[in-house]
Amino acid sequence: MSVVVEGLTKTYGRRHALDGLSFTAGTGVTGLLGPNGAGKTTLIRLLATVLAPDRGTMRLLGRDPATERQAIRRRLGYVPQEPGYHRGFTVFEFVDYVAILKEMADRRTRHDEVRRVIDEVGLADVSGRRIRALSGGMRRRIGIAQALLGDPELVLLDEPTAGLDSEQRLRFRDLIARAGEGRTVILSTHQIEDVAALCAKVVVLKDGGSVFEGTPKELRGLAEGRTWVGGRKEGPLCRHTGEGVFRTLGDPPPGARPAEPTVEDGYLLLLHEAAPAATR
Ligand SMILES: Nc1ncnc2c1ncn2[C@@H]1O[C@H](COP(=O)(O)OP(=O)(O)OP(=O)(O)O)[C@@H](O)[C@H]1O
Repeated sequence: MSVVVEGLTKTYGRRHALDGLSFTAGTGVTGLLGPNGAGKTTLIRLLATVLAPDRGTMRLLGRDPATERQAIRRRLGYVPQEPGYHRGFTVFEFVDYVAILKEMADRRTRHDEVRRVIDEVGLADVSGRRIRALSGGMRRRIGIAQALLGDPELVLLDEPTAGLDSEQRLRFRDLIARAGEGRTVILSTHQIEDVAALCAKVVVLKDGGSVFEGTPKELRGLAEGRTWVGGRKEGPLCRHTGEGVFRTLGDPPPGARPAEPTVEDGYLLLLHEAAPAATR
C-alpha cells in the first residue's frame, strides 16, 4: 500500500481537525468524501508533508515523513485547494518555475518535461498565454500539469473540480482517471458522481475520523433496500426529486415504493447514521 495512515490527530487550538483517522490507499484513485469541515484538506496537507500530525503514524510510498520527507516529496505531486498562481506568468513559465523548485536542473530535459505535462492536460495551444487571461477550468488544468511533473508515484488533488462547469468536469474525470493509471491518486471532492465514476476506493470522513472505507459499490450498498420514492414527506432523510416525488432513505413512509439506490443515497444515509445522537 502506498499510503498507510494510523491514528492521525491534528488539532488547531482546541479544535480537532483530525481525530484518530486511519486508512490505506493503493494504486488507482481513492476518493475522500465528507461534509465541510470533516478534515479532508487537513488530511491532504498532512499527506503532502506540508503539515505534521500531533499524533499518529503515516507511511507514504514505504517511507516515514517524519524522517524521510525529502525523499517522499521527490515522488509526490500536489494540487492544493487554492493554488497560488503567478498570474503574470505564461503557462509554460509557471510550470517551468515549479519544475525548477522540484530540482529539475538540466534545462533541456526540464523543458521537455514541462512541455510533456502541459500537453498531457491539453494546454499545449495556450502554453504561451498569460495565466490571468485563462478560464478557471484552464487554470485548474495547470494545477494538474505541475503535479504531474517528474511522473510522481503519489498524486494528491484537493477539490480539483470545484467551480467547473459540467463539460469541464467530465474532461477532468478523464484526466484524473489517466493520472490514476499505475500510480496512487488521492482525490478530495464534494462531487459524489465523480467518486462513483472514477474511484476504486472511497473513504468517508466525518468529524476528523473515517466512518467508511470501501468501494463506491459498497457505499451504495448501504442504501440497498432502504431507498424509497413517493409517499409523504417524512423525516430528515426525505428530499424532493426532479420528478416531483419525494425520495426517502431509511424506513419507508406510507405509500412509498422501493427505488434503486445511488452512491449518494448510501453516503447520505451513512452520514446521518454515523452522526452522534446529540447532533441529529
Ligand atoms: N489553519 C487552521 N486554523 C484553525 N482551524 C482550522 C485550520 N484549518 C482547518 N481548521 C479547522 O479544522 C476543521 C477541518 O478543516 P478542513 O479544511 O480540513 O476540512 P475539509 O473537510 O477540507 O472542509 P471543506 O470541505 O469545507 O474544504 C474545520 O473545523 C476547520 O475550521
